[in-house]
Amino acid sequence: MLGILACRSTAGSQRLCAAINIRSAWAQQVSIGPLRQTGLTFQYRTYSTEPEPKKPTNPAKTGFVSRLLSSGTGPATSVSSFRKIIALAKPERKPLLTAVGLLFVSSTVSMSIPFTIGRLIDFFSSTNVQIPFGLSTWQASGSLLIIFTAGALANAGRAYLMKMSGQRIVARLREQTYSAALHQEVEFVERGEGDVLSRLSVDTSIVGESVTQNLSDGLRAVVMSFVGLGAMFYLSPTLTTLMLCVVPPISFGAVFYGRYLKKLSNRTQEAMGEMSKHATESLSALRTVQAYNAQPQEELKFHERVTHVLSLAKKEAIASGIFFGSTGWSGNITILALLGYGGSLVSQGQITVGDLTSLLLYTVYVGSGLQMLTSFFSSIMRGIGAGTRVFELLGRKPAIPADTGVVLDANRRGPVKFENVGFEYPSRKGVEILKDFDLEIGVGESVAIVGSSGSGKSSIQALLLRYYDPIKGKVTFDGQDIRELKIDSWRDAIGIVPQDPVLFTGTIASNIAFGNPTATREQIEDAAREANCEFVWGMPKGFDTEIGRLSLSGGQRQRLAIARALLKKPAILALDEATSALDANSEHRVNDAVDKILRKRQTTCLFVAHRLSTVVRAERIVVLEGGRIVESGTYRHLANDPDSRFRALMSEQLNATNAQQVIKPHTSESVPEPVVVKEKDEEVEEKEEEVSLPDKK
Ligand SMILES: Nc1ncnc2c1ncn2[C@@H]1O[C@H](COP(=O)(O)OP(=O)(O)OP(=O)(O)O)[C@@H](O)[C@H]1O
Repeated sequence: MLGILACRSTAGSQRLCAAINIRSAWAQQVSIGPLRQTGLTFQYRTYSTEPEPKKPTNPAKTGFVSRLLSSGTGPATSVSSFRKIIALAKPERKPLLTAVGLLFVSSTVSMSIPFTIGRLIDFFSSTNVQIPFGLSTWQASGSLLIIFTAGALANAGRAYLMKMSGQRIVARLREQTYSAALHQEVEFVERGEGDVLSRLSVDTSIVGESVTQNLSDGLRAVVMSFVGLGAMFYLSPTLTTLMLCVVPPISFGAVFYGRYLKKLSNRTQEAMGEMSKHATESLSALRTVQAYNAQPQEELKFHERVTHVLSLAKKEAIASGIFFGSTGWSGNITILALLGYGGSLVSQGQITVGDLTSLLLYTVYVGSGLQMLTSFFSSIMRGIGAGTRVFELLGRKPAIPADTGVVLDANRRGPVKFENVGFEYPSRKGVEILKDFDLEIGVGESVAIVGSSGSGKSSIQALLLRYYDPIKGKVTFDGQDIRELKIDSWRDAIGIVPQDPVLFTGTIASNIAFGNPTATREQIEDAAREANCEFVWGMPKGFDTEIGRLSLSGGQRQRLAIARALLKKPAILALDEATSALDANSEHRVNDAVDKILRKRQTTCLFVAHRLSTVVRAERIVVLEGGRIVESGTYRHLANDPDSRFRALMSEQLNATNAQQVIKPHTSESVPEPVVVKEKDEEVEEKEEEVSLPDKK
């Protein structure tokens, strides 16, 4: 038995109107394994089916919408999320309303198809039936062609407007989410608490789809179900009542069983994800696997995961078999029952063959409409689940607020002071990294912090940059608590050279000008010259060389990072030295760049130092142990004290990096002089000549 089924693929993009076997029509009413069908195999998370913790609520006080929404997330969040999703559509009011108008036109045309087919069958099978309005056959055919073309055009317009509105909403939402993520405190993003990337890509798409595509499908489903039912009652109330007793229960049964199948399919997908994760991990570490002859072990682990996938797939196969068998069977039986009873009504002359055909077609429309309605609600729930996550990020107040505080004057200079600072990482509450930490660094002074790995050196810099705030005490600049300063103006005052400088996609020039988009080429070159980046001039494309094609050494990366920091003309330079050793030449070039900074500028320098050659350059050295300063003094002072912790620490490090080089007590002649702040002097110019850095034009 042939019927026309209006069904929608789970990809949510295509409407298929096809003459298909009624048995498969029943089977198609539920979507099976939609993740696989849509190609979204990476998206394992489900939204509506896994309720998030619910907030206690008084059910008596919540309305229908709240109760409906509360099945997925906490009612209050869901309702506000629902409102926000609707609010998102406001700027798209015009195209969306036009699309809804077009939807009614196209739905009216498609809902008239079963009726038209019935009339056509009656017209061709009987001589008594007249064409309405006294039209000739050609005129009627022409009118139908015009009506169907208008319906198709309306449908095309609706699809375009809905799609574009959805995409514009997603684009706006993505930009807002990205901006919100960039302004969060680093902990939130870096530790993956925010799961920012999935909110940015997947969740925003789901939200956009739920305001446009789902809304359109929901409206179409309402039209299909109600208009279909109305038409059926008009054609034959008795047959429609019989149909209503049979079709909706079977339809809903099929939908719910389909959901069970979908869950099974999701579990299979998850297991497959685990399997691929394992394979990716061991294949990407193939050298280690082979070095330890761990292939049999890895094969066994992979076998366990494959077996798990197989057992789930078997369950899914059995469930699918039952599903297709039973839906096909019940569909055929229902059609048979309707045909049997309908046939008897035809033979009694109560309805025509055309009416019966129209009725059967409307039955399929109504069944399909009901299925679309149930999936409409679950899509809305999915949209709300995703929306809650997106709006949570959009509405999240960063722990370090971006828009409060006084703007720091770019020319202000003053000492940096850590006063009785206590600090622990938010993710490791109770573990104090810094305890009663006191340190003052004068204007233009250079201080090197040394200490064993994990003693808290980098944490001091993290506090200086306000990636975190201390839990006790304060950090001040020129006597003012840095928490009172507007964060961007404070960070503008600091040039940071991290342990492992990050270079972004783009040219060398754009990397030096990172955060300084208005810097001129001359300023960029000056900064590079000052940071001893002579290697840039040696490249065929110079500052326009794309970073992606380069393989830069650690020293070169550090010098580029120094240039980037210098371009800001910072009041404070915070340099976190790489722990890994640089070759002698690179080390010399980095240190020479540092020397130039120390000599030329009134820049306060805070080094996290690992290399002796850097340590000696600082005017003062502080030794950190267990989050406290245990020693402080000049290099000469500390190195000459045979019992100093500094000596022990440096000996350990030297022994580790160079077994030959053992630190000896220095005589006053052999200790290198720390670099003290001077006015611009000749020595620097000499050095610049030595390395033949390109002259400033
Ligand atoms: N983001 C973080 N969250 C939680 N703990 C952290 C974080 N960063 C560092 N820690 C911990 O804080 C302690 C101090 O780390 P920090 O990086 O400041 O030490 P460090 O002296 O700079 O070490 P290294 O010389 O190895 O770079 C360590 O125990 C480290 O594991």
